[in-house]
Amino acid sequence: MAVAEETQEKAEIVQQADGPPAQKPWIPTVIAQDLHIVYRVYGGAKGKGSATAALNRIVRRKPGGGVREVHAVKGVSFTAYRGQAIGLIGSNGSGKSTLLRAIAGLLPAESGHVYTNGQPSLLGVNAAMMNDLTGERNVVLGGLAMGLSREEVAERYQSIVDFSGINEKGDFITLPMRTYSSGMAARLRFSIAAAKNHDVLMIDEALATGDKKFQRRSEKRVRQLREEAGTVFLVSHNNKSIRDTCERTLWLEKGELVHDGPTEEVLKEYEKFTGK
Ligand SMILES: Nc1ncnc2c1ncn2[C@@H]1O[C@H](COP(=O)(O)OP(=O)(O)OP(=O)(O)O)[C@@H](O)[C@H]1O
Repeated sequence: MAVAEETQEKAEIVQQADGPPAQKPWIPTVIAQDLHIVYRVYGGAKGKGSATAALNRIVRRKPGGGVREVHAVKGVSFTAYRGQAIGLIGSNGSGKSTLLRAIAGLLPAESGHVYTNGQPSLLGVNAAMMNDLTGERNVVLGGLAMGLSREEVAERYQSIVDFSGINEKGDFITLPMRTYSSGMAARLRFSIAAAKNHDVLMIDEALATGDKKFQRRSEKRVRQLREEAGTVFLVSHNNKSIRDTCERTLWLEKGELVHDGPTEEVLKEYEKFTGK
């Protein structure tokens, strides 16, 4: 649901106590309002989720094995503003990726709302790339898929390859993606996504997979993307990445937003919680 004008109008109204200071013309880019996301796993009840059990039910024309619900995001509300980099932290399974997928419009809300200004782009470790195609072809296809023209892709091609560092140890860009290590593939995905300015860019763990040098380069690019007036969300289990990149952090636990505030403040609480 893109309601650009509406969110822009709300800019003045949404200056709550935990929101941004009043001096800048703060423009909200993402508003989540009491958002609930529920997954439904069909045939998941009483261990009847296997393919054999499903085939058995079809052959015997018996009703399905029931539906199990996973309430992954519970009543999350926040407003993100243009120019902010926001970290998303929390234990495994706390709902971080689910929240990003919902913001990207890939999952429907059970109840509540998500309003976005512009089209959010989700860059996840599982983002689709064609494994049998070369890195080179993936750069072109990825660029076109993001809405760049052929000329723009051609113009940016070399800087994308250079940024990814894929060719630092030989001519890997002309090899199929399936021959890349997971770190190399993640670097290429990030480099393609970072070649364009996004209204809202959401990065799911991509930075953690690169080596130290690439991490520094990508953190710098995230800062630039923010300055170019976008909003960046970063999911990471690497607290240092969050500290170096984000000034605001949301902490999710069991689907609930337990803390939303300045990164240092939230991380202090989180590190107490995790014992680190
Ligand atoms: N496709 C799905 N179908 C059913 N349940 C799912 C699905 N994807 C995630 N879940 C469940 O939703 C909850 C939140 O998962 P999610 O992947 O959003 O967590 P996360 O915080 O990103 O975890 P991690 O840090 O391990 O990546 C978990 O309980 C998970 O089992």
